[in-house]
Amino acid sequence: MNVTADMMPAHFDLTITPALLRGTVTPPPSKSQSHRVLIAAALGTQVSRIGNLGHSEDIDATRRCMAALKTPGEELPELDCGESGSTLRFLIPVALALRGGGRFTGRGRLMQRPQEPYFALFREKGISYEQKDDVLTVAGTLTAGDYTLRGDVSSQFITGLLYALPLLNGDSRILLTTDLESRGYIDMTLDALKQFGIQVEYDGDRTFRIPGKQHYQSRDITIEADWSNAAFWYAAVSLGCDLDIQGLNAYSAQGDMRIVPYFLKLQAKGRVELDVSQCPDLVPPLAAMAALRSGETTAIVNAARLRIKESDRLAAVTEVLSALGAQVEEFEDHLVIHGKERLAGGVTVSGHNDHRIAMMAAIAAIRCDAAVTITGAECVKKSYPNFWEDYRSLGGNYTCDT
Ligand SMILES: O=C(O)C1=C[C@@H](OP(=O)(O)O)[C@@H](O)[C@H](O)C1
Ligand SMILES: C=C(OP(=O)(O)O)C(=O)O
Repeated sequence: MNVTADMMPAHFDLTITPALLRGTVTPPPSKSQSHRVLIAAALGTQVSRIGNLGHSEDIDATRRCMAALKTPGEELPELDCGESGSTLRFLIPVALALRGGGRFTGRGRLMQRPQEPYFALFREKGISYEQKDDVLTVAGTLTAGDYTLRGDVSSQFITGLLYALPLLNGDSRILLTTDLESRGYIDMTLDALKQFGIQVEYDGDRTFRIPGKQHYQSRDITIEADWSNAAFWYAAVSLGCDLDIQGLNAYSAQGDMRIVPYFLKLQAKGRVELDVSQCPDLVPPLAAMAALRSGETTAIVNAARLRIKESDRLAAVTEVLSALGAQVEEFEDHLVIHGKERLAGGVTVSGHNDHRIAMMAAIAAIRCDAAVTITGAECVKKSYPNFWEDYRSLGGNYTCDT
């Protein structure tokens, strides 16, 4: 059975018979850009038109939450964020600014992912918060002023504040107490805000100045193809597939464009060290490439934040690739991978309810000797609902069990 996005069963396992891929593929619309453009467009008072907006679960979550935030009501709005960390963290300050807070719900691992940088600010500013089971209730008044927080837990907290603070009555500052990680995502935020007429002054280091009383303007924007998901197809190319990856903007604000120089680095001989502090989502495809870099060692460093994504991604990458026969050493904040010519395969691995882990397993399976079963393969719909369709259209071979 081919798995198309519109008929994807709630749960299914896939068994891949290893084969090289060949053909033309266009990655889905950028998830990060879609969140940002949707929120900015919804905060405007006029109509914006958004072209090439995809239908991944995470984008649908942001869409649904913005609609709920804009529906007038006396009570705190109910905001179902699905499994999307971006939706939850971007919208907590936005909900405070627009509606005096909200009741946030989520699934999977979402409500266990850290919110402490916000909570520390809320304690300081007298905003109430309570998390019971999988419901987080936040209520209070977001006031203009200084917001001091760490820059190395998640850049998503900073993006959330950057969206909300321009709406307040006075000027604000965001002051980071550590260096900023995932910087590329903040550049994307500043880029999106600018396109919707919002001014922010960033010193490029630890200080943002945000004038208050600003208004989001309307814009017509087309969403670019997603570099983070394109990275899986780059990984397939490095494993010997003949792919033409189309639709990507070579001048994009997406930080995961870094896949191109990292791909080139991995083609060279010798030990390679890849710093992923600015591009954490590239780790699964980079790890698949590293596992099949025959006879060479790759260190993937500054990756501590991978432990607080949809899964503990350092553990999940290690578990899945090792099960396939790769040689991976896991450390607290880095991986060391000794590449092989081929992997054995012939096993069942879990997708860990993490889209990037399931896609990594599918790419690594290309160079396995025996079939690979991936359980819970539907999790790709978080960011790339057409992934299995694209995989098959490129000559990928699989059967599907529901
Ligand atoms: O702002 C964004 O769109 C994102 C930021 C990154 O998170 P962190 O800043 O938490 O690393 C990234 O992992 C996530 O997939 C998307
Ligand atoms: C971590 C991710 O997304 P989010 O934080 O938005 O859940 C991701 O897409 O890999």
